[in-house]
Amino acid sequence: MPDAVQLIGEEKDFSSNVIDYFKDILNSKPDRNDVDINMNYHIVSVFGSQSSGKSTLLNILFNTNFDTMDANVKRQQTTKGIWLAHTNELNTSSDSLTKTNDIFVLDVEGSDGAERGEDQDFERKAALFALAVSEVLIVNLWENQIGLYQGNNLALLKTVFEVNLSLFGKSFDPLKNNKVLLLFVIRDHVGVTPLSSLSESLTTELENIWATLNKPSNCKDLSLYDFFDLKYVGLAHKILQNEKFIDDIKSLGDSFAFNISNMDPMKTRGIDRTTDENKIIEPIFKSNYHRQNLPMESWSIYAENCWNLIENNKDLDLPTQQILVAKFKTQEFVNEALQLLLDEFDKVITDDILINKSMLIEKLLLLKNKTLNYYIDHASHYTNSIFLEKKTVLINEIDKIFKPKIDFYLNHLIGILINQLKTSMKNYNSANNNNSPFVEKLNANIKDTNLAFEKDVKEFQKDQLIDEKTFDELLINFSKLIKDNEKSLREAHLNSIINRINKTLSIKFKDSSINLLSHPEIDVWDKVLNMFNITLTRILVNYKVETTREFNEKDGFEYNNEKYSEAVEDEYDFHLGFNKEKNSNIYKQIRGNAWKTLDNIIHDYLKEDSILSILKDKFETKFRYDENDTPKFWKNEIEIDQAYKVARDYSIGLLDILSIAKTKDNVEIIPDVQLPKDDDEDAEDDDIYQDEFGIYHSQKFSHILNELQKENILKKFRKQINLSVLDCKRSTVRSTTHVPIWMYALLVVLGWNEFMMILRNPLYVTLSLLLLVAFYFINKFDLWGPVLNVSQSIIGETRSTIKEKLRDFVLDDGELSKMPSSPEPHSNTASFQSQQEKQHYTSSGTSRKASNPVRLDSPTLQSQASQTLSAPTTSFSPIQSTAPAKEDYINEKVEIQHVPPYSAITE
Ligand SMILES: Nc1nc2c(ncn2[C@@H]2O[C@H](COP(=O)(O)OP(=O)(O)OP(=O)(O)O)[C@@H](O)[C@H]2O)c(=O)[nH]1
Repeated sequence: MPDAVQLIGEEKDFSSNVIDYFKDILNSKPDRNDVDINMNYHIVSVFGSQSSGKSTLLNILFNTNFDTMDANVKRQQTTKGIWLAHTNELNTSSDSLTKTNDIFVLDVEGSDGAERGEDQDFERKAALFALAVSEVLIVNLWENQIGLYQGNNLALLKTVFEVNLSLFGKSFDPLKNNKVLLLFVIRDHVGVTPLSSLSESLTTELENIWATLNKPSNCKDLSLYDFFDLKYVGLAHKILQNEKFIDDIKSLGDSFAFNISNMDPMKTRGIDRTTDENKIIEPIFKSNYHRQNLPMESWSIYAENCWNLIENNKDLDLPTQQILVAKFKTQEFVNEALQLLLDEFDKVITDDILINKSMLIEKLLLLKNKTLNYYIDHASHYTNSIFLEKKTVLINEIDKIFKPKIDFYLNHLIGILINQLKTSMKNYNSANNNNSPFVEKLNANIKDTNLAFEKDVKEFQKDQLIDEKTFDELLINFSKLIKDNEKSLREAHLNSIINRINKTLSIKFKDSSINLLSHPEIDVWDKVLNMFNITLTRILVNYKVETTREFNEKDGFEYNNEKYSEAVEDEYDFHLGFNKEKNSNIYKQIRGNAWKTLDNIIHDYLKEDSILSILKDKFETKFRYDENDTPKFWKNEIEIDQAYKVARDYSIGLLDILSIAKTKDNVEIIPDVQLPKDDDEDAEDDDIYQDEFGIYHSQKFSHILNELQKENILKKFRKQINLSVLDCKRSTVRSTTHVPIWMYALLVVLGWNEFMMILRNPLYVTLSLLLLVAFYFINKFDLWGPVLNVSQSIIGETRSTIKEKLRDFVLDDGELSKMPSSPEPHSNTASFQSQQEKQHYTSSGTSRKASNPVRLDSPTLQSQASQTLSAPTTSFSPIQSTAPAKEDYINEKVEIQHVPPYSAITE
């Protein structure tokens, strides 16, 4: 039997213990979340005079544990404020306590307690509170008070009626028909006056009271029975008829238990209540008494809110209060459900499933359903609109938690799809697939990409992991992203087209224009211009739009005095899905690039040096060759001078042609589109600029050379052609200078004997013939080079061998001279000869005779020899040519060939 708890304290404060009291009750139930248990509870309040046996009745009837007064000790008030006790056992006619749904009983402080005196405030507030929360109001009366119109009974009932009207009168809805049962329990009913008589008296009293009430206008015509059901029960005297007293309470218990207990108490006792006339049981609890649609767990919050409003004399609007409680509790369940989700989320949604769509959807769905189910289980008992409202809040919160993970997957998917799109279009570029235009291929790929994305996102949306709005937003954003990529893919393809065209143009322009400019003629620039237009047209032929335009006088244009129906500017389509204007701009860009390329090629090629070399080349050709490209043969200097003048004037004329690009009609060539600026060029740059040599140039296309440059070239050119002419004249002089004939005659006369001697000697003849034949073949096959090489290497080899031998000899001999004197006779001889040599060298100086044999072991000679050896090979030395071998010196048989000095030879 649980103890009662004070709900409203003596000081009219709501007790904080109530929440815990309810928690304990709920926790004691294993199936606390069961809807039947949580919602099917009843509230019963009891009113009556002080010490009228209220607590005694409640304790017996509901098996509760309210404090009761011990009359043997002192007659005083025991219940102060409002107490609450819970029960799910009733004392019925059954042999044992009958289990019922949960019943909460409110024992209200006695209405006429001496302690509060004339203070009616609490009584009124307590009545208001009891009406706000209870289904049944037990009014405890002594039998002897009925019909006496005394005590606080009438006042109490009047108060009850008044507060009832203030609570439910304004918003009375007959369809809802919510009522309160006023259960009058007549105590100490000894039976002298029958209960029916007492009931009538009381009913009359109540109706009279109702009639005297000040009712709101909308309740004027309403009767007491629109708000209340009345029931009267008599209980025997507790002291005098205790057994009957208990039986009467048990009978009352039957009424309470009926309809709400699991068993029909009548049947339990084997009594068929329909056949037992004396025991017709009227059920106490009816569905239309149930006022609040709140689960048991939130009743304490509701009761507290109501009491606070009552206590502060504020309007008590019960539906609003119930909605407030519903809002509070449902939010609490939303939070609990979300916490439950967060606790599991990271464990279930692991990184490895983030890129696995089906797994991700499955796990997210699992978590979502679990979270929602938790909420539904707990919050569905509250006001439906609030329940649904908070359910939406919960779903939004779940979506927020899921969003980063879904976004991760979708970003991953977007990355893959964009890459696929790019790769596919890259392959188009590399495959150079001209069968379907780029734009068609791009559009088809974009359509596929959009569909693939939509398909995946739809799977999330289908399972309500993404709402409709997000679904639409995702598709719109993806479409924007694709548009950006489409733009960049088009730009990239356009750039590749432009680059390809530029490259081709550059190669073709380079070959053609250098070829033309290196052989300049009077119409060279017309040819360059023509080459430019033809090359560009050919390269762009695939992009040209075939258009037939009607000729009219206005649009037609004239060329070579003929009218053409074609428009001046061709129309191009670069197959990128661009409009006419954009295509035209691209064409202009390409044309500008082409002009720029041509401009660069021309200006790079036509530098001072290259122009000088062109002029020189042209001069040489004109000067040295005739019209048939045959070399000219000069007879005299006058011819040379004439040819020189012609060639020079011709070449100088070419300089004028090359220095400015203009047609033969003397019209300067100006690009028909704006030339793109180089990166390092300032957009504001003037056309005139100064180079590192301080020379001013014009950036205009046609301006190749300025006057200063031309002057420089001319100066150098003249210098070079003068040299060329001088060479020519010299060669003429050489070819004309020949040996006089008399010299040949003299040669025959003087050399007659020698010729004869050779002719007469067969050896000389054979030798001469051999030499002649050798000379013939060497000359015929031009073998002078190899012959010269062979001769040189032979001489070189011989020379180095001799040098080496001589060095070895000198060194060995030097060492010998350091040795002590030998007793052998030739050493004395050597010493003597050395002396002689010395004298001889000293006396003879440079005019030595070859007949005097000498040794080279003297220090002087050695030093001379070594000096000679170390001297450069080109220097003249008497020893060098006749250097004897080492052995010859040792055997003293070597003779030095004394060569006379150079002066002597020349003499
Ligand atoms: N004569 C008579 N006495 C009763 C009856 N019921 C209870 N009593 C006695 O009346 C006295 C007061 O009983 P309580 O149950 O404490 O009365 P109460 O109305 O709860 O008192 P308060 O809570 O102080 O207002 C006790 O001594 C009871 O034994 C009854 O039916 N008849």
